Amino acid sequence: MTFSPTVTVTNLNHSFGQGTLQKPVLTDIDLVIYPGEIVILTGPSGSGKTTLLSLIGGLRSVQKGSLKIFNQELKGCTKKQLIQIRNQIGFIFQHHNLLKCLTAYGNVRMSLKLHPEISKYEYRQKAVAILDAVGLGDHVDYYPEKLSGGQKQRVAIARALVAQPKLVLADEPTSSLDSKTGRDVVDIIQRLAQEEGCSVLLVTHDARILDIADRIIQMEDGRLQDDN
Ligand SMILES: Nc1ncnc2c1ncn2[C@@H]1O[C@H](COP(=O)(O)OP(=O)(O)OP(=O)(O)O)[C@@H](O)[C@H]1O
Repeated sequence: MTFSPTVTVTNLNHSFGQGTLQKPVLTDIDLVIYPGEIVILTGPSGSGKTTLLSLIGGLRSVQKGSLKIFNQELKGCTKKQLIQIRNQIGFIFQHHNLLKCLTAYGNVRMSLKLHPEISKYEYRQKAVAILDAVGLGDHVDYYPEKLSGGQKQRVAIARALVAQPKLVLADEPTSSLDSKTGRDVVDIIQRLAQEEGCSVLLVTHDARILDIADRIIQMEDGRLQDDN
């Protein structure tokens, strides 16, 4: 059986700035990620990891090359198409970006509301199930100010995964956490990714979590190092 890739990047180039100030940030990137794969992207600060992640997430426009997510070409997409693609991706950032005025449940429900195919009558049951899976079953109705850093990051993971995305993009998800909490958080990402068969692309400097990867790729000066 063959699976079509979740992500196909071909000859992608990206630069910031204009004219003489133009600075290439990504050069000739080729990358394929298959369903169920956990890929860790690592490399020195400023090498272009976050830029690549944001392009794959449809958060920036593709300048040169090809980038396909779920078989859809992102280059030349309209804003509306990009939003539709973004809604199918689970994002986990270094800073959890929870809305303070909403409870853990309210934050997770925000993600479900982006999916018209999910009935509002299912919101509570789905949100509670995923909060339970990340160990927060007894904190469903807590506001973020009553949660620890690790608990907030787990709400962010629940929010990213509740709608069962086929792709999760995570940028330094453990960097603000102590090592035990960081470990718990990546274990949850790994377990849920395996259970849901989704692909994960995770940027990290954290050597302690490399073991969850099926593949580790290294970026240097805007290029992916070979043997990927
Ligand atoms: N919006 C922007 N405008 C101009 N230059 C940018 C912009 N965003 C990033 N850069 C530059 O692009 C290069 C790559 O940045 P990027 O954030 O992708 O690297 P990174 O590998 O994720 O770094 P870190 O590990 O520190 O997060 C850096 O030189 C950065 O200064």
